[in-house]
Amino acid sequence: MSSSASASASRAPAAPAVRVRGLAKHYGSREILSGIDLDIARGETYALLGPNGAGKSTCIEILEGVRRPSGGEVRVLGDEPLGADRSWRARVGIVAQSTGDLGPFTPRELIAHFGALYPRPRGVDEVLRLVGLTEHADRRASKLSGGQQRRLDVALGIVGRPEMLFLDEPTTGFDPEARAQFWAMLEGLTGEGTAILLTTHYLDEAARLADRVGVLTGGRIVAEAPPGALGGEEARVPVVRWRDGAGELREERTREPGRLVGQLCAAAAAAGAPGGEPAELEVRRPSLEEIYLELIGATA
Ligand SMILES: Nc1ncnc2c1ncn2[C@@H]1O[C@H](COP(=O)(O)OP(=O)(O)OP(=O)(O)O)[C@@H](O)[C@H]1O
Repeated sequence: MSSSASASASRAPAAPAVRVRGLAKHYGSREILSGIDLDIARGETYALLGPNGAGKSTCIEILEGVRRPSGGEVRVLGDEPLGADRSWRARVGIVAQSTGDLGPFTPRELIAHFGALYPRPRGVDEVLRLVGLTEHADRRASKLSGGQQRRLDVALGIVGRPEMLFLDEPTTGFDPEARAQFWAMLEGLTGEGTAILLTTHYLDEAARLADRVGVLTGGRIVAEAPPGALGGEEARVPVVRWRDGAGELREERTREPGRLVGQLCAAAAAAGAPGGEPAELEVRRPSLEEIYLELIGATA
């Protein structure tokens, strides 16, 4: 066995999809990424969240090998992306934030053309079906709606059966039905072992798709956890809200909302409140969006 063959054989089973240590990036004197660590396992879906301009696309582009880091160590599928060879590129799928003009070609032609660049492409009809473009397969790409063009971008990202798929704001412009179809399609891909790194501003999308989410702000990943655990236990303490007898809106965070509601109802009943409960009574757990906004706000 040649030394390079033995290196790739020893690397193949063990290499995680992504391993990043101390990733830094500055544009001129502006530091965008200040030393990021990131691990994504095979078959895992990781959603990178963060406000506009936080550096999510910069980070993804470095992992795709199309942008040079200023410092740190980056490995994707065991290799350094910058300058990686063709065989590495064939294992990676990219759906960038914006795609150029796809010219006068149809989705069917484009999927067939791009598929031919890969050793094990999916069938054209399968890809059209997966992204919901079967009905529009033979229309010029330039005549498709914005959401349909985005589906075509996704089609070109998955046609090569990537082991690692990068999706930069993939569902921008999708209608709700298309988003639901897209989510189901991605769940199918992860079932096949594809690792996915996705950026999104839709918190419901992150909650639905991601095994873990990371919040990038101020050049760092300030929180990282499964969507249901982001921000830690403290962030999920329920809030009880009600209007008191004097008409004032009150709220209290408590780990025992049932007990507080019981006390409030007993007091309201004793005071003769209609229905025996305080007006506008509600118990809520903070949503992922609220927790995210709190994390962003705290960092800012
Ligand atoms: N080629 C470049 N040269 C200089 N500055 C850049 C370049 N590309 C991006 N930036 C700046 O780096 C910062 C991070 O940009 P980036 O696109 O990575 O953010 P983002 O988190 O993906 O934002 P969004 O959510 O708006 O897509 C921004 O302030 C942006 O203006």
